[in-house]
Amino acid sequence: MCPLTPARDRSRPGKDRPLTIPDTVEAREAVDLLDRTRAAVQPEIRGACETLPGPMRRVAMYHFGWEQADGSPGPGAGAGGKAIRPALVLASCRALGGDPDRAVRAAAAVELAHNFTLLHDDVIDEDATRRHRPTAWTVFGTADAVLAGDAMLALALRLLAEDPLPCSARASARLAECVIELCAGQQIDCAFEERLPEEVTPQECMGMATAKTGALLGASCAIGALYAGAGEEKVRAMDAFGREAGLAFQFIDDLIGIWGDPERTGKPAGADLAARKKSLPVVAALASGTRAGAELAELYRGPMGAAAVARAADAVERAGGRDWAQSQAGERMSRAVGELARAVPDLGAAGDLLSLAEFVTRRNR
Ligand SMILES: CC(C)=CCC/C(C)=C/CC/C(C)=C/COP(=O)(O)OP(=O)(O)O
Repeated sequence: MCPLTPARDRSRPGKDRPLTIPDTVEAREAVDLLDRTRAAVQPEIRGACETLPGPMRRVAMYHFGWEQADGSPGPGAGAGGKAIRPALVLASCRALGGDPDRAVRAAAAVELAHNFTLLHDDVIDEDATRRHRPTAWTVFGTADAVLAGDAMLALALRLLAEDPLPCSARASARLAECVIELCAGQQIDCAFEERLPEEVTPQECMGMATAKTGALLGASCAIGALYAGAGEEKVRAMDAFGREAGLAFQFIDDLIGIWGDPERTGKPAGADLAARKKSLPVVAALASGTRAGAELAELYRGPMGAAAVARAADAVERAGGRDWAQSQAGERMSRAVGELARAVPDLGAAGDLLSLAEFVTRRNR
């Protein structure tokens, strides 16, 4: 079945419906689309991971939720992430008149590349929890987690290299360029750590987020367009759509990093503040010139226990960081839709992409 064929029974709850369902028709449709995307790409991803030797295979199988640390069965499909990037590949392909079934391998490659970044990011940030479970590096050690991440990137490129479709070579080059850009974005993020919180400007932070997060969402859409046989102009417009949507995604991610419900996010409450992250709402609050912004700067200089985290969240809100991030997410998504209209003038053909855009701005995990 085409991975983007709508499910017949949209109301049925159950274990194959692991994402929170937001309260708009578009966002509900996106949840269905993400469920179907996971069903389509996971066999490719799992098959690729199972070819890895020894410890790298164990890390990959654990990270995607198919196994526990001891090799026994893991929590399963829903524990492997939302699958937003492969859904963008397939939906972009379809919006531009292509057959999404032919892009499943490319969609799996993009998701493998995304998970390479997550494995490494958790090591760099020393994060202990991801997707409701202990991070791979805390279970298997940093060396095995980093090496499994490296291998995942190689699996992504191998999947594309093995794809007989002529567009796969351009898709592979596009993915490789994107990985270089997101590594550069990550490097800028790491360099922010060495600076005083109030020295980082919202503009710099948005540039970093565009590279770190927007690049891969842009590449996902561009690769979907390549698999539809689109010309360069449309591929570029789809890339721009994904980048703007990616920045909106990061704004929401940063809001969730402060105010997200741990039950839904799978991470501790206020995790980003406890780690003194210079996220978008925080940087905006610090740059606000308000008294609350100054309070936040002071809090960030001291120990961040639970009470300090709660006060910091309150200070970000009073300084306007929360409202700013929320309105920027909306603004970026409007720009994204403008770019989409350049590639797909009849937006009626881009329903899945619009549903995903709606999901991204309304998600709570
Ligand atoms: C090279 C390197 C280490 C780069 C780091 C890049 C990086 C991790 C950027 C953050 C992107 C992000 C918001 C991920 C969560 O995605 P998601 O919410 O879609 O995750 P899911 O797959 O769990 O749903």
